[in-house]
Amino acid sequence: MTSVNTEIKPVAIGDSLLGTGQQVYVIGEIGINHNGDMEIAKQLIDVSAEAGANAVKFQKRTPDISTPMDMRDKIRSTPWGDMTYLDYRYRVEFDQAQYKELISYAASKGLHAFASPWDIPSVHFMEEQGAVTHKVASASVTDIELLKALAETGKPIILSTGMSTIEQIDKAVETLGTSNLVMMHATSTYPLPPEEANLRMVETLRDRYQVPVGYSGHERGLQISLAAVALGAVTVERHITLDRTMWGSDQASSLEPKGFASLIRDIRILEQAMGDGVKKVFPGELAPLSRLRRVDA
Ligand SMILES: C=C(OP(=O)(O)O)C(=O)O
Repeated sequence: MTSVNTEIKPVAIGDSLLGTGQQVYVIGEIGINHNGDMEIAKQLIDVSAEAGANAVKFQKRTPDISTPMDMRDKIRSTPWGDMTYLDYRYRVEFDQAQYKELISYAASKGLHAFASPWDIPSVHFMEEQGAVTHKVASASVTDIELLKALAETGKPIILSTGMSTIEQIDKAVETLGTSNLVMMHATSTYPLPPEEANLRMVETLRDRYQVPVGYSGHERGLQISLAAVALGAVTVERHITLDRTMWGSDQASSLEPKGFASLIRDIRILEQAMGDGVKKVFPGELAPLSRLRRVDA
């Protein structure tokens, strides 16, 4: 018999609890869709607040460390002219003062703001910002030194699991521990075709690691994220953009403001619809019951 899993301890992120029966913690993944522009970043925070999200997220890198060697000198055409991939990575980073401004702007709108630090200095950078949590990007699952630095912060950690084998995930979880861990099922194909979504992994991860599990989506549209919530995802993260045709690698598989607002509207309905899995006769059924049932037991 299946029933709602209430044994798994919820994880607190700031003033939010992530767990079964709690509000789904919706994260607007700004990532690098701001293209290094503070005004765009603030507009994406506005979009998230207006849509009813719980948090916005950025990606924080020290490009000299986190950019793969064979990518650094490749020339890339950008809105700011042709430049090396490494220079481009620097062009889309914000500094401490800018993060401070963005995090307090998000807080003024009732949103948490945090990042996936892609290297150890970025962990310290986000710690100096007082981030409520840190996320492990799928690409970093096997970076055990980074995971150790994240565990040492004592903050709740959100571990994404795209492009990873179950053995790699086991090792990451061993390093992070399970006491303050939220995991996210993800498949890192951009955009994600439905046949690669493998949504039953939400249950698999929850059963295997006994921690709250969410979903980080890269699909087009809303259905797959909504189905993840129906399967018990306690958090949903989606890339957001002002306009899918903007320049940047993640823009095309992001949700625009209207789509993100629709997603959250539907998630809030699903939260109510999920119930507790305990059979009961609802007040609304009483009139149909007396009208339609012929034999009383
Ligand atoms: C790439 C990221 O997320 P995910 O692996 O969940 O797609 C990230 O958070 O930086």
